Amino acid sequence: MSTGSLHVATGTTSVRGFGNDSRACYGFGNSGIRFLSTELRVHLVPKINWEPVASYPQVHLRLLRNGVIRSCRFKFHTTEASFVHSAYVDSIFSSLHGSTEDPGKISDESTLILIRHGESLWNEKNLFSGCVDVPLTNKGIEEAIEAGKRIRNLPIDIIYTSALIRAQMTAMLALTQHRCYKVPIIVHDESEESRTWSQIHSENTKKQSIPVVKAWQLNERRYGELQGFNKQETAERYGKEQVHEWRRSYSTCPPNGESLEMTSRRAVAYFREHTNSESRTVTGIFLCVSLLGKHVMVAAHANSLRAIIMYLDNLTSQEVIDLELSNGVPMLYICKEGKIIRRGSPLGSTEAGVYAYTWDLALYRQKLDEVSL
Ligand SMILES: O=C(O)[C@H](O)COP(=O)(O)O
Repeated sequence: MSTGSLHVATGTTSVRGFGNDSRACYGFGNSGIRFLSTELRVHLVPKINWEPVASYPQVHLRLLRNGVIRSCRFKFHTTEASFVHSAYVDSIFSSLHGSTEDPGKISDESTLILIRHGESLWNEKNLFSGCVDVPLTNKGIEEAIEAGKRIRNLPIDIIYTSALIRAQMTAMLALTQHRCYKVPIIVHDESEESRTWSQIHSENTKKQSIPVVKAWQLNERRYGELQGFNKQETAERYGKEQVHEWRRSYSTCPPNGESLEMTSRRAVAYFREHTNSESRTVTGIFLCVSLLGKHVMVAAHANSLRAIIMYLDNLTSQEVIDLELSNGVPMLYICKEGKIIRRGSPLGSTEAGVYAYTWDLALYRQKLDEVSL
C-alpha cells in the first residue's frame, strides 16, 4: 500500500490520502483539513465498502465557510481538481455550515433519518392513495409530532420530502418538536423568479433555518387505476393474492401503475445522485450524508422508502416483500467511515427505541442540554 496525495491549488494546502496507486485516495479528510477556497470540484468515482456504488463524473464538494471539510469517507480516484462556484448549492447549503456552529460539532459521523408520513385521510379510509395528494388526519398530525419528539435530539442539516402534502406536513410538524429550534424552510428553485423571490437576505437568519427540498422522485409509487379504490374491496374483487402481489411484489405493476422496481428507479436514483437543473451540479441525499457529512432527514412514503431501504440494507427482491413501514415511525441510519448502517428500530415507540446513541449523538444531545439550561 502506498501513500497518495491530492494537491489542491491553494498554494499551501494539500489533501492526503492512502491508496494502492497514486490516483487513489481514501479514508482521508476527517475533520480539520483546511482549504483556502470555499468550494472544490473534484472529478471522482467513489467506492463504498470497496464496491463501486456509482460513477460520479463531476461531484462538487462544498467546503464549509470557514474552509473546513469535516469528512470525506469515500475511496475515490481523482482525475482533476478545480474551483467552482454555484449559487444554487450556496443557497441550499449556506445554512448547513450552521451545523458546525451548532451544539455539538460532529466530527466523523453523519445521520440519515427516514420517516414515512403520518396517517392520511385516505389511509384512514383504507383507500389506495399513490400519487393522489391527500393531507394528514388528526391522528397523522399526532404521529408526526410524536415522530418529532423521538428525533428531537438528533442533528438535522437538511430535509428532503416528496412533492406530496402528507410528507411535507409530517416533516414540518416533526420539526416543531426539535430542540435546535431552527425553522424548516421550503426551497423554491422551480424558476429564477421563485429563487429570487424566496431569497433570505440575512445570513444570521439563514443559519437558523433548515432547507427543505421537495422532490417528486420521492413520491409514493403510482398506484394507477387502483388509486381511490378501497383496499379491502379491491381484494374481494380481484382476490387477496392478486392484491398482495400488486402491493408488495418487487416487479409486478398494479394496472397502469408503477411496480416497486419502477418506483425504485426514480427514488433510489434521486437518493443516490441527481443533477440540479440550474447549477448543473451533481448532488444527492447519499452524497450529502456520505461525502459532505451532513445530517439528513427524508420524509416520504411507504413504497419510495421501501425502495430506499432495500438499497441501503441490501435487501433482495424477495426480502423486500416483507418490509412494512408504519406511519410516522422514524428510522435512523448512521454513516461512519463510508458505511451507512441502520441504527434504529422501525418498531421503536420511544426515543430510545428509535436509536441507540453513538458517542457523537450523545455529545450533540449533551450540548443541546447545555444550551437549554
Ligand atoms: O399509496 C397508498 O395507498 C399507501 O400509502 C401505501 O399503500 P400500500 O401499503 O398498499 O403500498
